[in-house]
Amino acid sequence: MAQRVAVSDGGNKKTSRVRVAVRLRPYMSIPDEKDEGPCVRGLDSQNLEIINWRNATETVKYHFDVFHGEQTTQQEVFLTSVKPILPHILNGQNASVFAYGPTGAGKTHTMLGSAKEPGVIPRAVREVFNLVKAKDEGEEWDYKIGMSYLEIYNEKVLDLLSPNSQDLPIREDKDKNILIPGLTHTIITSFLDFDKHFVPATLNRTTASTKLNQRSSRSHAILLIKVVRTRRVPPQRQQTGKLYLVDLAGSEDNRRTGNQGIRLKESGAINLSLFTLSKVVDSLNSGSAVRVPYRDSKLTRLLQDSLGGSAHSVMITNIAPEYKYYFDTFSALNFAAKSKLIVNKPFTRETVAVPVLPVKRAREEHEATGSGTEPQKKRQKEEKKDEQDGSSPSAHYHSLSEPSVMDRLIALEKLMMGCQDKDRLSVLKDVAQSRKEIQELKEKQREFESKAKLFSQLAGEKSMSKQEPSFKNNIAPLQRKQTNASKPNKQQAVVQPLQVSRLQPLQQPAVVKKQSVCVKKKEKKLSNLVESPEGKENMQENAWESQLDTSLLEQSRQKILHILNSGCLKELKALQQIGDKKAKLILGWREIHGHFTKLEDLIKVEGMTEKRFSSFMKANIVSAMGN
Ligand SMILES: Nc1ncnc2c1ncn2[C@@H]1O[C@H](COP(=O)(O)OP(=O)(O)OP(=O)(O)O)[C@@H](O)[C@H]1O
Repeated sequence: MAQRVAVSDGGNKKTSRVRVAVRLRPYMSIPDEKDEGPCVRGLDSQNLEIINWRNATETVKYHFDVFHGEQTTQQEVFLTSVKPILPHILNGQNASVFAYGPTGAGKTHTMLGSAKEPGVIPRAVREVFNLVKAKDEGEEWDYKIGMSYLEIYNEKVLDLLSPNSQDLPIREDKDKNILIPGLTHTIITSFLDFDKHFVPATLNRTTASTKLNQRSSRSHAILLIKVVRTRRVPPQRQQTGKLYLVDLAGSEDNRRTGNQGIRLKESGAINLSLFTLSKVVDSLNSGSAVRVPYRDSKLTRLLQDSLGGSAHSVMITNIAPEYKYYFDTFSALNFAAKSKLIVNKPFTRETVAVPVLPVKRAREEHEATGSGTEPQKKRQKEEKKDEQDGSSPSAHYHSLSEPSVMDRLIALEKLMMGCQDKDRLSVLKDVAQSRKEIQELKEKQREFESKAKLFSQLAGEKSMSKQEPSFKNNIAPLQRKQTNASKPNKQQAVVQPLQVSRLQPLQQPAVVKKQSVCVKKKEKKLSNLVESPEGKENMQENAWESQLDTSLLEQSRQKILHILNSGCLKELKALQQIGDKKAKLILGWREIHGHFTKLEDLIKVEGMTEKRFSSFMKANIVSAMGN
């Protein structure tokens, strides 16, 4: 029904870039925490700098469309970053404002604000009413304003205007308009009318306390304001403009939030959708030939019109100045810097004469009651229950020099190398290269050391009883053997790596050959069993693995784990059954969650089912043993 018309913007086919603003919230010192001062500060209305994690005497500088410093008022944010795009929605175009950033950095403050300091949402809605009012009567258009309000919680689309709603589907019509059948759409006639619906609906939003924010938004909230204008005289042309106001859930590092139980699950969903958002940004930046993965998360599917689509978009990246947010701030700034490159192509949506706009749409068809439905009350109940086994109260603090943080920064830096910002690229290239080399040397050293351990374990085992039971998990044999080889004198520790590196090529092929036969013999049985229910599958996997030499198996597992944790894209792709896409997903997972602590963590990577994991393990263990 709706058609794109290229002419209704006065023939203006100009593209519109996503404007990126960064807002720094005021420093908040917490009584029991070390007060180290800010790690980031503004330079002027467009530039800011953050301490360089590689060298604390240096800073890294960023340039954005707008920088809002700590003293910036809610009104200034609105006037500079939001107000200019609002007139477009009266002309049948889309506009969107979304707040992005780490948890606790001020997204909700920016979007919602408080009664004393109202944020973008109340100000924008008021302005839309003002704009409609100010329109010339003689213009012969009638305007109607409507609202919908939803949240994406754990990848479910829930109607905040109808709190008992269930997961709603997202559809796209033939003209690529995103639709949510069943979502409440309410006509509003004034700002007061809006407030009447909006305030109670906001209380339906899922929030909870985390270590970083007393009242943390656990969902992405999207307010849609729709302006439909209809020509009074026939033919009754109708144009629809949509304004999306989005308060994203915070990007989180669970090592700092202390999330567990349901908080951790929520966090997984939040990080997944934000990760997809960053993939969408990457794809848009890399050119039109690439498939933009909008469909990989509900958030990006809904924001399809707002990013690289037809909207005038503003992204307000909220950041916090405290040191404990350093990694999140650094990530958020890099994400924002990438988003700056996106170019939207605004167009007007126009339909032919639909005289009556329904006040409230019909609820979703009955068949949509399928999997994953979850009414609000049940959700809250579930939350309460899980919160009981939730987070410990102690505050986590990670210094910048801590290895895990360093590893993640290095990983992030590597990812940044893939983005198209040439300035950053050239600055980082040399540093990244030398860091990579050092890292590789360290890894090699670690590899030698673990080989040495294994060798001494092997030697120790020969003298042990053959009655030793086969191991039950990948940690057990090492622990067991560690006690055996736990008191080598220092001389041995130095000599062993050399011995292992010489002896292995001679020993391994013979053992591997024997084991390949074992694997082959078992293969048919195994492939049947991979299909079997979970428990059985695990049992059978152990059965398969227990046919192999435990130390060699462990060695192979460590090798694979090592590649998963420190392999570059090429090295990951060299693994069996890992293609380009999966390798990138693994890199992405590492960037968000840090290291894989065990191989089984691989199942948490998008698209890696237990079955795939099992077959991945078989292929790679056999391959690693053959090397
Ligand atoms: N510009 C600001 N001025 C004053 N206080 C602020 C500002 N920005 C944020 N705050 C305060 O900081 C705290 C955290 O902010 P807020 O809840 O908006 O963070 P958030 O990014 O939405 O977090 P989450 O993702 O966890 O929901 C709140 O108490 C808020 O009032």
